Amino acid sequence: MIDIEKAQVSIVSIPLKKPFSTHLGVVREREAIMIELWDREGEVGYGETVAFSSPWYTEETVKTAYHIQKDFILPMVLKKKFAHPREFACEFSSLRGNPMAKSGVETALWDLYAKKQGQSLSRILGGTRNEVRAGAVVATQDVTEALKQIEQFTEQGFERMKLKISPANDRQFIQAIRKEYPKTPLMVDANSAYTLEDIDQLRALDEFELLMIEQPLGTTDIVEHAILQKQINTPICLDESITNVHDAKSAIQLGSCQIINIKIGRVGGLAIAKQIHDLCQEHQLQAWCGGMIEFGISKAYNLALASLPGFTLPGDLSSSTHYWQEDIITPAIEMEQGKISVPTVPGLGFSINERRFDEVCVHKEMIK
Ligand SMILES: O=C(O)CCC(=O)C1=CC=C[C@@H](O)[C@@H]1C(=O)O
Ligand SMILES: [Mg+2]
Repeated sequence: MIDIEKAQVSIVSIPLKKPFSTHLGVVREREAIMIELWDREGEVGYGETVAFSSPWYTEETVKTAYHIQKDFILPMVLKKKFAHPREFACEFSSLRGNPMAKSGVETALWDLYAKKQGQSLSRILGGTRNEVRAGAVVATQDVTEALKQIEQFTEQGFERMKLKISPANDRQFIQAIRKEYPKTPLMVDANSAYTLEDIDQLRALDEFELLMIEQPLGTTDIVEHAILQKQINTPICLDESITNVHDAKSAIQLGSCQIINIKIGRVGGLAIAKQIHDLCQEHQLQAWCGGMIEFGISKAYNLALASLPGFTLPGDLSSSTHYWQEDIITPAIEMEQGKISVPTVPGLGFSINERRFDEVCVHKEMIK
């Protein structure tokens, strides 16, 4: 039984080594909320809340998530005993939305549960891989900078490159990359930059035989993506549109996509992420684990999730130093020729590096 005695909510902030640019804006500094849950035996579970500082990706922010966690989720978690972390989702079904706020706390319960079971999180989830394949994100619209990054990522062994596109920067940009890297597996992420009026422009990208086009249309859309998928050959991958199991079922039912980018924070936690993985397997969709420009605790959950058999494509997985001079976890996550080992020790397999945490923590509060 998991019986939480106290919780700490902290905000950490670290500058990126390089700006992360999409048509939606540029991320230069990453803030995130860390969750630490202690049970009555003094065991700790770690969670990371991946909402950004402003609502550019989804409607959640660090501030909204902090409020929901402090004022609603954690007071309830401190009162309830959990036989299994899977109970969290139904316990909080009446708390509408706020998937990232929920996920930051729910994942910490999974770490705690796995530690108490003496099993790795990957094993508890049913993981079958002891290493996962990493894909890099080329987060710039500048061709020269993009080619520089792809050269570096290729040397590091990343298995696929994800380009950020928009109607103002797509065909010529991809052509320039394809010219220098004719064989490298490429995918593109549009972050909802297009509309159905752009069908011809999107169909023109079929020539590049991309692995997929991620989220070309509206952030909440399922129906128009189904219309688009019937008119282009490039497989559509949904990201922002899939915020829960119902969205995934609707997208599968309508044929809105062939691939789903599963992000634990975006869908409301590890239990729901696993359910969406199972749905993809059942209906022969491909799945991969998306990233959130996150710190090591969230990256560690991505490793456990990506070890499941239905994750058939390289995820936005990378080492601890991919975005940061120094991460906040120990040990650091390392990548070897595009592969990352999945921890086999009990729990998440990583802890907070207290020295580094104190350097980058801008606010913390104990909740009892
Ligand atoms: O974490 C990574 O390595 C990549 C993250 C990434 O590509 C994204 C994170 C958040 C919003 C977007 O810009 C983009 C995505 O849509 O997948
Ligand atoms: Mg995306």
